[in-house]
Amino acid sequence: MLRIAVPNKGSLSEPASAMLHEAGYRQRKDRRELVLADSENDVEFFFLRPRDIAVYVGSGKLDLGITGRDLLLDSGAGAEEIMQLGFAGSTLRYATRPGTAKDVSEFGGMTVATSFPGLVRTHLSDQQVDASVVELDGAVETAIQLGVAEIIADVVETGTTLRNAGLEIISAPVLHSEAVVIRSTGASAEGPKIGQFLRRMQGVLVARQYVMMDYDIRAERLEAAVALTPGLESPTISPLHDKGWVAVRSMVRTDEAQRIMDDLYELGARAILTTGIHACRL
Ligand SMILES: Nc1ncnc2c1ncn2[C@@H]1O[C@H](COP(=O)(O)OP(=O)(O)OP(=O)(O)O)[C@@H](O)[C@H]1O
Ligand SMILES: O=P(O)(O)OC[C@H]1O[C@H](OP(=O)(O)OP(=O)(O)O)[C@H](O)[C@@H]1O
Ligand SMILES: [Mg+2]
Repeated sequence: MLRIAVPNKGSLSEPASAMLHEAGYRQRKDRRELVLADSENDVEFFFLRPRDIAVYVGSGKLDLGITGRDLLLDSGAGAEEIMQLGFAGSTLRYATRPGTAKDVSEFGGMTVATSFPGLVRTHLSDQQVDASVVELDGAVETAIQLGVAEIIADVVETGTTLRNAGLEIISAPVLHSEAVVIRSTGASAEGPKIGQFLRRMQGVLVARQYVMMDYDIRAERLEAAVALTPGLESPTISPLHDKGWVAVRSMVRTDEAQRIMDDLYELGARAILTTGIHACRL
């Protein structure tokens, strides 16, 4: 049975479970459930603290885990990222009160508060900056107001929390993070069960990112139309009863669908339809 760690709290928890559910796996209905067996799919889910997931997977006790890239790298555990999941996108950034420092190179002798001490220590030492690091569990922004640190390194998504705390971002991001699937670096070659799990998750990503597009086009305009909708491999072309026309079916990115429909219409395509994809295997 495949053993998979899933975040039990925080920003990663709900979207991770939603994605697993979309991929056809059972998910817990009660947040107090710690372990859930999905015998039909031969998988067992362990609901764990996001920060601990890399440790469990790195130790080889669990086959796979879903966590944040930042948590994985901060842990220093022997686990590696094998798939990006496209949610919980954020950056780890330094911030401070205006006037304190303009760049990491000016942090010498200062204290940096963060929930990611591993990543921040490595980053500061890579930049050859001699600053102290104080580890906090959360609400790191307040550390400056309370005088615990001059600088913070924290997760930034929209930047609202920093703005509300009167802090400004300095320097380039320490890291770009998102939710990822991880496995132990010491694990043996990927077995068929892991392969099947990853294909299911990939199927959800594709279903979220693409729609199916159908349209009719005059045969002489087909090549120009196909250039707009090349599909993932190659579009399906079907003859219509009217010999001058063909029907085209192709996958297009959801965020480009409206622009492509406009361009196809301009080209003379008609009966242009898009339909959602619920699941797929590429
Ligand atoms: N506002 C946010 N937007 C996007 N991703 C976020 C945000 N806050 C945290 N994350 C990501 O979520 C993961 C952290 O999960 P964790 O559950 O430890 O923190 P959290 O979501 O802040 O939860 P909490 O602070 O309530 O415990 C990291 O990968 C981090 O990059
Ligand atoms: O850039 P923003 O969109 O404002 O999001 C970033 C904030 O979200 C997270 O905080 P969370 O609410 O999880 O609280 P925490 O600091 O206690 O983790 C993170 O730690 C930042 O503070
Ligand atoms: Mg948080």
